[in-house]
Parts: sequence; structure tokens; C-alpha cells
Amino acid sequence: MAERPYIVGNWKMNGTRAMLSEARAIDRSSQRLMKVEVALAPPFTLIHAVHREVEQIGVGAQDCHAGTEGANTGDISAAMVADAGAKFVILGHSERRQDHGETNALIRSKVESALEAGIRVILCCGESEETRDEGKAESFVSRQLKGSLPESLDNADEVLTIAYEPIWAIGTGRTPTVDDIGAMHRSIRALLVELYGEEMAAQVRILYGGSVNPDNAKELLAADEVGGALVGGASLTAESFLGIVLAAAEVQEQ
Ligand SMILES: O=C(CO)COP(=O)(O)O
Repeated sequence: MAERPYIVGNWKMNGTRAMLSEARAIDRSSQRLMKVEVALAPPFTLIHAVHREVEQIGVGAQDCHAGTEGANTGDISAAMVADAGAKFVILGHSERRQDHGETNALIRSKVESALEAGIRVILCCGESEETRDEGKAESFVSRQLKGSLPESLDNADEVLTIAYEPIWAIGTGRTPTVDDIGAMHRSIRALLVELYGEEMAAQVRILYGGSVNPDNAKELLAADEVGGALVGGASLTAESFLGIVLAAAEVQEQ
């Protein structure tokens, strides 16, 4: 792993204020964090509280609306999550695509809105099991990214992270092989070079997500072109999340 690995916990629809102690515990185990960049994306309701609770780690949101303000009952804009303390937002997660019918075009306008609001984007992509079985995973992911990334970016390296999350690996305990992850990440890197040029593309981190846990993290993080992990279930307790952070630090040292 070339640069500092980036380990991000996506709490999804989990967590009340009782979980702030987990965020605090993650933050306080900062000894190893010098080698690893660590962040949490709690639900909207906890962004501000987590932001106030932590000193070392980043805090972000799991989604935002494409607009800036207005008559959108129940929605939250990028500027609002930024105001609550979010420094990044996860966009295009497969659960948003599936459960809320989010299209690539909508996701692209959310990406633009987030960048406009001055927060970083973790853009998710990933194929279904059917698409992988058909041998079309790489072309599918490439189409997803082409459809949801802005055509040009001034500083992709500073504002953009990609997360490859095969849908069939999310919450299932199944993961692709290290070779398959490496092949997909190389394909994503090639697309970034095509879109933004070699220099900028080289600095965009590409995370792997899907059933990452403390036991498999070391192997998965050592795969080619993997710059970190987006973690769901195993980010819900400090103990398991820190196990992954530790694995990332060990891979970094190798
Ligand atoms: O969707 C994910 C993170 O965004 C992955 O979730 P799990 O780690 O629970 O498989």
C-alpha cells in the first residue's frame, strides 16, 4: 500500500447516542492512527455529536441531497452535513441505488453538490452477483463510474475516493478473491487515468468494501491497488473496527 491507508466505518442505519462511546474509543486508540487515516460515517442524527466527541478521526455523512436548500421534506443537503461537522459524504452506495432508485445521473449531481459545499466524496460502485457471473463486472463498474463522476475535476486527488463494493459481498460474509479485487481496482485506476490524467488519478484512493472484518482485513488490504476499506457491520464496535485499523497499519509497515 503506497499512501496512508484509509479505513472508513459506515454505520448505516445503526446508532443512537449510546454508541458515542464506541466512536470515542476508536478515536482514543489513536496511537496507530498516524499510519492509518480513520473515519466514521454515522447516521445524520449523530454527525454533530460524533464530530464533537472525536479529535483524531474524520466524520462524514452517508448521503446528501443533490440540491442546496428548499422544499424537500426529509432531505438533507451537503451544506447541512458540512455544517454539522461532516468532512466527507458517501455517495452512490448500492443500498441507496437499490432502496431509493438512485441513478448514476442523480449520483453525479450529488457528487457535484458535495464538492460545491467543500466536502470530500467517497463514491461507491459495485456489481451484482449475476453481473459478475456473466463476466461483465468490470465493464459494469466502469459504466457506473463514468455515469456518476463529474467530467472534470480540478483536484481529484484531494476530493475523491472510490469504494468498490460488490453487492453480493455486502453483509454476506463472502468476499471476492484477492486477484479479483486487484483486477477490478486496476480497471478502476485505468478509468481514472482516462478521465483525469495519470498524475491526479494516481493519488485517488480506491477502497474495498464488503464483509471486511478483523480476520480477513490483512489479506484484503494487501490486494493490488487497494488503498483502504469501507466497513459496515464490523465498524459498529470499537473492538472489531480497531482490529481492521490495526491490520491496515500492519500491511502499511510491510
Ligand atoms: O456496505 C458496506 C460498507 O459501505 C459493507 O458492509 P459490510 O461490511 O457489513 O459487508
